[in-house]
Amino acid sequence: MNTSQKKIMQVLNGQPVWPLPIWVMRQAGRYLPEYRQVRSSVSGFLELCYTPKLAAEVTLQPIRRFGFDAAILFSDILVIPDALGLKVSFVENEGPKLDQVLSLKDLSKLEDELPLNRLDPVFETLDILKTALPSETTLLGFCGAPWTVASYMIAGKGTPDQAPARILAYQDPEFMDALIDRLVRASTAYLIRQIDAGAEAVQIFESFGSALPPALFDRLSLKPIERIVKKLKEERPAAKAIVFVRGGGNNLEKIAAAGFADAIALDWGTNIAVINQGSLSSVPTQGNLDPLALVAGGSYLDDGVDVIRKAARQKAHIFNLGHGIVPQTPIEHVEQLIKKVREA
Ligand SMILES: Cc1c2[nH]c(c1CCC(=O)O)Cc1[nH]c(c(CCC(=O)O)c1C)Cc1[nH]c(c(CCC(=O)O)c1C)Cc1[nH]c(c(C)c1CCC(=O)O)C2
Repeated sequence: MNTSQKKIMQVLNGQPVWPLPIWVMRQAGRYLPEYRQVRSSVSGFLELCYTPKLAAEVTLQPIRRFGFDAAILFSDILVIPDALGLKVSFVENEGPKLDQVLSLKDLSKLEDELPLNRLDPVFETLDILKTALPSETTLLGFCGAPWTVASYMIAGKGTPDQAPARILAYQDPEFMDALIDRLVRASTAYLIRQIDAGAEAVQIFESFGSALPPALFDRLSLKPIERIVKKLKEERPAAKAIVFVRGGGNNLEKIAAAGFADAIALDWGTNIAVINQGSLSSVPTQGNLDPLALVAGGSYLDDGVDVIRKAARQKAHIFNLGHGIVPQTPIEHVEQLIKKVREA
């Protein structure tokens, strides 16, 4: 497929596009009645991720309804621990629950190499999407960054400040580095396979990037993400990688300067002006409307969009939220958002 008509691929190749192309993080999900309907037809969330027909259907729902410029594979960052042999479940209204991994001994019970065939349904979903999507829509794959996934594996759930994983990073660096290394290798193999199955670009979600002091950030977040992206691009030179570090703050400049990312995604707490400063000015960017401005709607929403449009006027930039869309978001506000972003 000739990707030149795909606006998001143009931006990822460094070319400014106006009006800004748009997709939103977590665009398939509970704010959509058609998603809730499919979700209620399966018993568990992972069953939805592992049923290619249904996973492809919910990936397509926001494309049909809103015509976003990218579709993101419907899956979850926790399918990697699941495939490595860790028990993962999703408890209604509580989020993910995992068996914990707390020492090298626990690690020896998990697979060393990711058994890719356990994720065949994910690759089959991409295979369906590759032909089902409109030709102008970019197909995105994704994975969680090793530190974020490791935080879940250590705490057994999401935590506000990743204290269990941070404490272990100090107390047992050998274990922590081994866990991160295993996740780097698994994530790399997983993303390569996603590209082979039809994904054109991937996003790496470092949702817990804010909790790390600088030395730990370099060791546990930046370097591992760099290893994944470098290897991915070595193996699949056409693949593009978007790096999202929530709470990236001061570290965004460092990630941009390291030069491996094709785009850097900003959370909503980041001043959008930074996209035109320092190393960030020469790398494509993505973001960063507050997901709650989208809940509020009205002039808050329009004003928030204007600030980003103004800053990104000359820039290779993809419009997105600063984090995932939340379930209480009214559909009409998403329609208002797209209309506003796509004004001439
Ligand atoms: C941290 C994280 C997770 N999962 C993900 C992240 C990184 C992005 C972020 O920071 O938000 C990534 C993710 N999760 C999901 C997608 C699908 C694609 C998309 O539309 O973006 C993506 C890209 C579906 C999902 N993943 C989940 C749902 C909701 C579960 C349901 O429908 O029952 C969806 C649509 C479950 C999930 N999965 C996770 C949590 C914390 C939860 C529960 C909280 C919640 O419900 O939002 C872990």
